Amino acid sequence: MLKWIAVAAGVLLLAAGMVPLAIIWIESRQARQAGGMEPHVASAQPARRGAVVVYFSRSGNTALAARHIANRLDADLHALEVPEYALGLRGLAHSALDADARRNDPARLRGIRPRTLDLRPFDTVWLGSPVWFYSPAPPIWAFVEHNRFDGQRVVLFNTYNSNIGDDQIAAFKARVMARGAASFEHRALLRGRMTRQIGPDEMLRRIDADWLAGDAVRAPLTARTPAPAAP
Ligand SMILES: Cc1cc2nc3c(=O)[nH]c(=O)nc-3n(C[C@H](O)[C@H](O)[C@H](O)COP(=O)(O)O)c2cc1C
Repeated sequence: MLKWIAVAAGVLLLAAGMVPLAIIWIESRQARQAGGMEPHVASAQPARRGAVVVYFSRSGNTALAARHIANRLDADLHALEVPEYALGLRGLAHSALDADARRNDPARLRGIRPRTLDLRPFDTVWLGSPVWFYSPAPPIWAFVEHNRFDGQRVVLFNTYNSNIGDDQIAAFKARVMARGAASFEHRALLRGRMTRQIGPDEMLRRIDADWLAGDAVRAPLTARTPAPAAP
């Protein structure tokens, strides 16, 4: 009997150990797939600076959404980098440990790069992030703490698998408004649980239909110069 309990415990432990490995494998595959799609194309008219898109993304899905929005709105685009949250087991552990602890304590948010941006030329600031433990991920909270949005329209956009906390979005809105914003909107893209998620093409179709319907969307990306590769 003891032998079978030990075998069952061993099987359970093995299965538990496989979960993070499976997540890493899926995340890496998604990052490769989304990363190869739709590069950001810089505006041919730099004077037209109505919108800027600032985002954090770990496994590439929010990044793809951000590039698509920037291309459709002819907007500037900035990625927030946080090396501690890079793809892989260590980054996944940091993400999971930080997700809950840090958002309520700005002093404990990890460093983001860039920390500040000159957002003054823009009417609208789009802020993108995955959802971690029901809340926008810590880097986008950190960006709000270090920047101001005086008189601007701020649009938070999230990609997520299954659940977002309304209380977290309300708290995020309160921080954005406290940093000077004139208005706040929220867009969210439900991708579905890990084993049956929508693909990138469907993501982009839904963004066009559901997120950008009220904005002045630019024509398809022709005759524009590719942005220089990030350093
Ligand atoms: C640490 C961690 C926590 C997560 N928590 C949630 C969650 O609470 N609700 C949810 O729907 N998705 C959750 N997700 C899934 C991500 O929000 C989703 O896969 C997102 O689209 C990833 O965006 P990215 O590829 O831009 O990083 C979590 C992912 C990670 C890594």
